[in-house]
Amino acid sequence: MVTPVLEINDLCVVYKTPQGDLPALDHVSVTVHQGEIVGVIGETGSGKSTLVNAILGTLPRHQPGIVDGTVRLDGTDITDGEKSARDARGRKITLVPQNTYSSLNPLFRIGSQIRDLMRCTSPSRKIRPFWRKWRIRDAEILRVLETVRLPAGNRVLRQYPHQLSGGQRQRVMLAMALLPQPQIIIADEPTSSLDAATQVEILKLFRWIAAERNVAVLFTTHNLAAAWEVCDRVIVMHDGRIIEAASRDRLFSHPMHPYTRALLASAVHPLGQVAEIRADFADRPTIEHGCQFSWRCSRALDQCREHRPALATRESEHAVACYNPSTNALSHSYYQA
Ligand SMILES: Nc1ncnc2c1ncn2[C@@H]1O[C@H](COP(=O)(O)OP(=O)(O)OP(=O)(O)O)[C@@H](O)[C@H]1O
Repeated sequence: MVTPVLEINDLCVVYKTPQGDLPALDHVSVTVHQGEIVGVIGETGSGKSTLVNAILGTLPRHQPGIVDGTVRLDGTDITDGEKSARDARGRKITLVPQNTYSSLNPLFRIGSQIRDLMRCTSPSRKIRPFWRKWRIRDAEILRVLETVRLPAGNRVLRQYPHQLSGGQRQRVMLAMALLPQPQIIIADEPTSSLDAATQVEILKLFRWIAAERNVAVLFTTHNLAAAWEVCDRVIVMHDGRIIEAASRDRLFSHPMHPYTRALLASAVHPLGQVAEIRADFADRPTIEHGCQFSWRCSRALDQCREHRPALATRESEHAVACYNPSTNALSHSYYQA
């Protein structure tokens, strides 16, 4: 069997808060194979950023952080000490962040920022003698800029971040993520600050790059349309747990978990509201043992309030954590294969 590029097993992350320990990730398992795009969707607070930070080794210090589980990159556990994560970060794993403005330094030209990055992370850095000044190959940079559809690369290299559009800056970030020739790119809500037309272009680019370069991508988003556009498989998170996971086509046509179904139903609601889900979090009861969604679930049984359902495979490759899942197809959906 082919080893996944990224294999997360039973990952548990805890934050200390004034109210007590908060399990931000609760036994989360995810695998991503070469050339595959796996989407992680979920509402705010579901644990997407915590998952990204746990993979990248950038969880806040002075917190319990990872208390259980493993994150394996190409078979090697990168949670067993700072060094392994540091060596992988920016080289084998790279990041396309959400906010390009805060990721690029406004005072320096794009060219000098990319060359600086190459000094640290170029895959060829190890074969160069340390005393020799790095010869940064602009040709390599220009080739990657062309790959991300920024053809006038020389001009882009001379520009400052504010002289580029949001879409162009996101292409620069993607070029910077590709230059170290990573095995996996973590794309953390990469299109949420872009207009609709540019979003579609960037999502197509992700698809093309995953296929052409055989790079794995873990793509977090709260935008269902983005997940539909770009992902091969989709994982739905709720309150730090995976509640459903399936291929994109299966998840969008036959969602089983009431939460996923309500999310997808919201896409056909005229105001884009989550039609069936209560969102009055101020009245949220404390649920110690039951399903965290039960207090706002229209299909909840007594059992749901007493025991938390485990993620179990129901159909082939379709797993759901629910005692009372739906088995019929979604009647109305924008998303058709
Ligand atoms: N440094 C921290 N200290 C304490 N609690 C935290 C910390 N960071 C996140 N949390 C809590 O952990 C949970 C998961 O947060 P996380 O930021 O991972 O969610 P998210 O799905 O990425 O949300 P968003 O889309 O808003 O970024 C939330 O309840 C959040 O309040």
